[in-house]
Amino acid sequence: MSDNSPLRPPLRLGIAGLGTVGIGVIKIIRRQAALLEDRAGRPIAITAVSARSRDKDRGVDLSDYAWEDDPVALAKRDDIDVFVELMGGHEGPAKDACKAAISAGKDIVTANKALLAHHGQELALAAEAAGVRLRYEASVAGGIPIIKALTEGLAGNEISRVMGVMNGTCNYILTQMQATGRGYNALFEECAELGYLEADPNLDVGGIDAGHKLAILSSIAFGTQVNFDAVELEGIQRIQLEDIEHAAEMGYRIKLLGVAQMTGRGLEQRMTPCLVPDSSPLGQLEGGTNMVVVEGDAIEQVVLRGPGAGEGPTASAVMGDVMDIARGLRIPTFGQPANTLRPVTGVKAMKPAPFYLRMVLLDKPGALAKVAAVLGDAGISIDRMRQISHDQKLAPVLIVTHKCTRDALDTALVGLAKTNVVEGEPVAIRIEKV
Ligand SMILES: NC(=O)C1=CN([C@@H]2O[C@H](COP(=O)(O)OP(=O)(O)OC[C@H]3O[C@@H](n4cnc5c(N)ncnc54)[C@H](OP(=O)(O)O)[C@@H]3O)[C@@H](O)[C@H]2O)C=CC1
Ligand SMILES: N[C@@H](CCO)C(=O)O
Repeated sequence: MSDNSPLRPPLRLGIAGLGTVGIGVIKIIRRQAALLEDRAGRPIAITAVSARSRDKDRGVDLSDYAWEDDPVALAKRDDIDVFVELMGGHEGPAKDACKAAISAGKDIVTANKALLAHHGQELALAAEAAGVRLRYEASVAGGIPIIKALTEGLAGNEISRVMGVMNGTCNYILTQMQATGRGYNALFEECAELGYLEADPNLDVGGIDAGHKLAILSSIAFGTQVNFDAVELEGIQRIQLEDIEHAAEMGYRIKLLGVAQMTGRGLEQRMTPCLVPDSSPLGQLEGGTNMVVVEGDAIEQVVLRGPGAGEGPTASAVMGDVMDIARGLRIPTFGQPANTLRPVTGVKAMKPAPFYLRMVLLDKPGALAKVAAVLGDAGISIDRMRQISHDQKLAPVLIVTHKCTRDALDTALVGLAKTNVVEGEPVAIRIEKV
């Protein structure tokens, strides 16, 4: 026990959600009790916990903590100071319990990016009006302290761009497909074992989880209200091993890449698969690792890299917030008072880029010419084109375009669908200069 423990009362936590992250937090608080107390100047204590099933064996002894079946009741308990929300979901218990915690004057720590992306503005306004803190470091990029970096260390910068790889599941699947040649389903199972997956894994592979994270970062970076609906989203479900191999042959890796930047037209936010040079720092990211790049007028560029998901890294981020509250740190939820955040219009990315296209053509005279004509009509010039050798009546074709806008590409894709020579929907991936 540290010398200064009698000086300040313990910070008492109520933890709702005893899954991957919740149990990770409990393990840190137990394993590092003395260190946490020394650093915070007061003990960190768990008073009560909640989950759906009281009987589940969670591998840790919970008998010292009071149990609540209802997370809302937990949030309102007189014997907690901080409500730690680790259940997930943007409606229902997570939202109800956070609102109850705010009404009861409790600070909140959450890892719930879906909640923040959908209700961040409403919750921040309510928390700030009630004088309580709403902290969410673990919600973006797992163990990387990106919220702290943006709200504190980089607070003196006008931010021009935030970009990065922010979903461990997608990066794990994409890099392991390339490294091992294994299929999507087996890798998906591994992500579950590693504790990376959301309760609804479509949020991961559909790009939605990473889109939530990008929307949160945009709010802090640009002083705007979280606008998740304006994020241009595309998941990794249509990417095949052959795309990864073709990209590698051309010197690229495929990443689910997020980019947010303020333009004269409004806020551009996109979370889509992109080809990035394999030698670039983003191209080199392996497994569940995340990377966030922030560009500002004074700092120029900062790159943060680290584990983006899983028990230890996520619990580490939750504890960072708990420690700040224990020390008395008070910062507006999104880095400036919520009532000063501007509503923002979302705009589509207009900056031209080259695109990788893979499509399957009916192998008949004139098929390639029709494709070239459709692209030409949309104002798209072809940089490279290759037909893969094939046995049957279908010919896989790869095209790399010169720079064009996404709008022009979308026009071309509509045109290709009408040619009667393209089988199925082409895969189109932006080639990003990073
Ligand atoms: N796993 C990760 O790597 C990361 C997760 N996050 C976020 O952290 C949060 C938790 O994720 P994770 O730990 O992986 O999720 P899990 O699915 O592992 O755990 C969720 C926990 O919440 C409990 N729970 C769910 N619904 C209710 C309810 N209605 N009432 C009471 N308890 C409930 C579950 O209870 P029971 O066990 O009884 O079913 C379980 O203990 C999510 O918001 C997620 O997005 C953020 C960053 C990384
Ligand atoms: N499901 C998320 C967890 C971390 O937010 C991921 O794979 O990145």
